[in-house]
Amino acid sequence: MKMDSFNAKLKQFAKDLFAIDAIKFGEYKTKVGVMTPVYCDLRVIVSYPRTMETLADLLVTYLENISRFDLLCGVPYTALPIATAMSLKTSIPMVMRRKEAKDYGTKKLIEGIFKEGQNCLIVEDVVTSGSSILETVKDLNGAGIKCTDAVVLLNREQGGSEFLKNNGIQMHSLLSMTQLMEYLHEAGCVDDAMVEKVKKYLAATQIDQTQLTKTIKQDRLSLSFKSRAKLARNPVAGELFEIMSSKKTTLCVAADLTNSTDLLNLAEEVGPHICILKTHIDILEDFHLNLIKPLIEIAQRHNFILFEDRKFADIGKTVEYQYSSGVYHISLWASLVTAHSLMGKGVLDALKRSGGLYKRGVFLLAEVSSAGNLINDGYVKATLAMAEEYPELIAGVVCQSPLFRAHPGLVQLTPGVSLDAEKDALGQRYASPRNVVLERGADVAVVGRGVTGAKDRGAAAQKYREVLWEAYLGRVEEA
Ligand SMILES: O=c1ccn([C@@H]2O[C@H](COP(=O)(O)O)[C@@H](O)[C@H]2O)c(=O)[nH]1
Repeated sequence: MKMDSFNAKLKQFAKDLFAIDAIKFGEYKTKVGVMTPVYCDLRVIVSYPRTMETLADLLVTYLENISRFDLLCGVPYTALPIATAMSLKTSIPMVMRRKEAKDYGTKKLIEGIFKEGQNCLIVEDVVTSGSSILETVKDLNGAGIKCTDAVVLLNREQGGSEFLKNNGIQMHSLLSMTQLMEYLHEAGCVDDAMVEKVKKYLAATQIDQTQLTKTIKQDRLSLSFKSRAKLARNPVAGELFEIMSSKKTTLCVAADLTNSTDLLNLAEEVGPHICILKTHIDILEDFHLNLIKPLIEIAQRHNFILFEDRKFADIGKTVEYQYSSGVYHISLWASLVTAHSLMGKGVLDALKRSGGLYKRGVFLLAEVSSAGNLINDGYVKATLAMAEEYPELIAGVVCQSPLFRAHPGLVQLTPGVSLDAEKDALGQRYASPRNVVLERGADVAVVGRGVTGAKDRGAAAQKYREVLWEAYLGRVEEA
């Protein structure tokens, strides 16, 4: 397409956007609560297939002189259909980034077929700060896909392009806000006063690059465990980060054994390679409190934390008894325990007020690894909200996807990890160590039978520790 006809098509497209109400003028509240005189809502474009087609044509033509890409990826959700339209026009395959990994069976953050090292062009509708593009880039990078460029329909000229450049992404925009205003003014859609108002607004609302960089840097997935140790509000989480960093391990072995001697032997064998030994103390057939002293001694000698996976789920008063009394006296020896959010905050209040170890923490279960579980998005959200209400008590969250990236002081613990198996006969489902760290956001990975079922349990733990640590090194900016 010649330059003149391209520009004419672009001008007509600007008018079309105005006509379909994708560009509105008035007083609108932005995502961050600031008022704006111009609002762009490209979501409506799916209802206008001709306009969508023109957009795809324009973007593809615009990109002709820019390097070739192996893949396209639209920033969810508005840019997904735009990327699809471009993919149909160019035959460049698409990948899709899930905002949250939902269905466990195919629980990936990046859907579609790709190879590590392929180069992906990011597609976005409107850019203000550029942070949504960076979130998508982060997940694509986590899956081994390279990203260097992003194409966007509209650059709002509020600093997003510079911010992306500073983070290694070259942004190509079809329209800038100034250009859009010029075209709409020329077409009689807006008057001089509005052009002036938008100009002033843009000048006054440039994003704070330092602040934004700080926010992005708070993403726990790119921070080292060493630096996160200082951000933990729960003391056991802080200690855990220190252990992970100094021992170079993110492995938690699930010691699901039924015999006390076997449990102590396992602790000794895997001790040098783990940060946590997780127990289900009630499955021991020969439990006696005498077991606890040697167990604590091994934990101290090898520098790992004892974690009883009790999954408390009762009224507060009963939980209080279950935690501190009974046969097991969990609160006296387990620095960490798990709890369900199902029964409400009473469980956490009980764990908080019960006597026991001075330093202790709780992991709330937000998602689980088993097939057919009944947890839904609302439950997950409410669980995270509950975790936020108890910052000193909550050490982390048990989940299967990176639910809380903006809370670097919390630990994500992810069970269902195996180098070999995909599932067991009773509904357990597994993902690889690399996948749980790079795609699902695990800080600590729980491995049970992958270690306990091995002939040489120490060697198996060492193997898991190494692959997990290598994956962690691939995701942090400074280890
Ligand atoms: O969602 C969850 C929560 C906890 N677990 C526990 O982790 C281990 C997994 O053992 P494997 O032998 O590796 O399957 C086990 O103790 C579970 O109670 C989980 O699997 N899923």
